[in-house]
Amino acid sequence: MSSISVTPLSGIETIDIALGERSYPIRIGSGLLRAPESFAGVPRSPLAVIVSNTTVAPLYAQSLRDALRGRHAQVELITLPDGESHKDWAALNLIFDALLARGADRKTILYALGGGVVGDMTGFAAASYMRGVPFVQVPTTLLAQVDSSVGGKTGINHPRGKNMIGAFHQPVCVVVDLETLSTLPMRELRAGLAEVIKYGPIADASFLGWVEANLDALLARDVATLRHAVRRSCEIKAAVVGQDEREAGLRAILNFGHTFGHAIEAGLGYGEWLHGEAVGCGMAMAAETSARLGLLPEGDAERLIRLIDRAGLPVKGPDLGADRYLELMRLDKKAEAGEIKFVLLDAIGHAVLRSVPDATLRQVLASRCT
Ligand SMILES: NC(=O)c1ccc[n+]([C@@H]2O[C@H](COP(=O)([O-])OP(=O)(O)OC[C@H]3O[C@@H](n4cnc5c(N)ncnc54)[C@H](O)[C@@H]3O)[C@@H](O)[C@H]2O)c1
Ligand SMILES: O=C(O)C(=O)C[C@@H](O)[C@H](O)[C@H](O)COP(=O)(O)O
Ligand SMILES: [Zn+2]
Repeated sequence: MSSISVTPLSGIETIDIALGERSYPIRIGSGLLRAPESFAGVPRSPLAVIVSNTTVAPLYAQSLRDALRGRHAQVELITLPDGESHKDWAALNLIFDALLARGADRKTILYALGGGVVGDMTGFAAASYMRGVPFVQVPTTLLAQVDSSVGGKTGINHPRGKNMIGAFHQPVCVVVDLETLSTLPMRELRAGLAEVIKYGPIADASFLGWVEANLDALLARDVATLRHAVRRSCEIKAAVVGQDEREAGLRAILNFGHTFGHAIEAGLGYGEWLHGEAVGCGMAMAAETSARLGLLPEGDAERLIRLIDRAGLPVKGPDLGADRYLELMRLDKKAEAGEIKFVLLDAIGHAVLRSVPDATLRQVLASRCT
């Protein structure tokens, strides 16, 4: 069971994710990337390697490097190609090649500087390089700050399915610098809001109300409002992961909207729709499924779909054809013996895992695909 403490510490708020010997702090604040004290407790290995990409490295790698100088004698940088289409073996191999070329050993610490793609790939590289080295998450997108940097799911995509190859590997620390959100493109900010919206319907009805009331401030990047969204999202995710680190049961609720969403991402070829866009649409599909099965009042499904739409996220999916959707969804990691399990809602604030008749899925896809 996870215990969460939120400790204001000279402008830094800390959420502790309780996982026994794998416990770690999530530090949230402005300017943290430039502040050496943000990384307190991270082992002082001689070599540290920052893994970033061609977009984020020019913006933030030098500041992070400067902050880390007193902690590590040598700080190297690996710059990956940018984009979901590069969350693959080829880019992962670039990390391994660079680590070997720079003499990285078992004590070397990796720092993932970027969005969820860099975070998932760096985490997977850390899980597997020399059978495991420590890593730190320094998320720079809203999506990564509220979701992907926390919880230790790491991996890469396969052309047939999303995140199909990976490992659970927890970071030693997560450092969220809210200032990085000032350079994030608007489309990416909206994509991040999809995962923020997700937490209300699955776990906290009052947070859904808060997001509805504060959506305009979030879209306007009001820092205090973003800070609350990040903090509450991380609290909810930390509590869930603290109870079920490896998704034996409860953790699956974090997958709300993802069975449909991952099918959209894989079906279109990674990158055409952003992960957050696909999840937004997937949540609309899951909400409609919940209503069609009589689990959720129609008005509640409509309420959620309205919010997703207001956030500028798609609520209608691409027309891949129902057969293709079903084929892609059967590869979902929650499926058992080919039977797909969906995260649905039986109330706003409460999620359940259910199989759904194909006929209902076909109705939902017919109604929600353009
Ligand atoms: N491990 C998990 O628990 C988990 C959870 C959610 C999502 N994910 C994964 O995360 C990925 C999506 O992450 P994402 O939405 O962060 O996408 P992303 O990593 O592709 O980043 C989005 C874009 O923003 C750019 N960028 C990042 N930070 C920036 C900044 N501060 N200023 C300007 N540009 C910046 C990136 O270079 C990229 O072009 C998907 O692969 C998804 O599967 C994983
Ligand atoms: O942390 C989790 O657990 C999640 O499901 C969070 C999701 O937002 C995230 O997209 C995750 O990577 C999906 O996991 P997967 O196991 O379905 O690939
Ligand atoms: Zn997600």
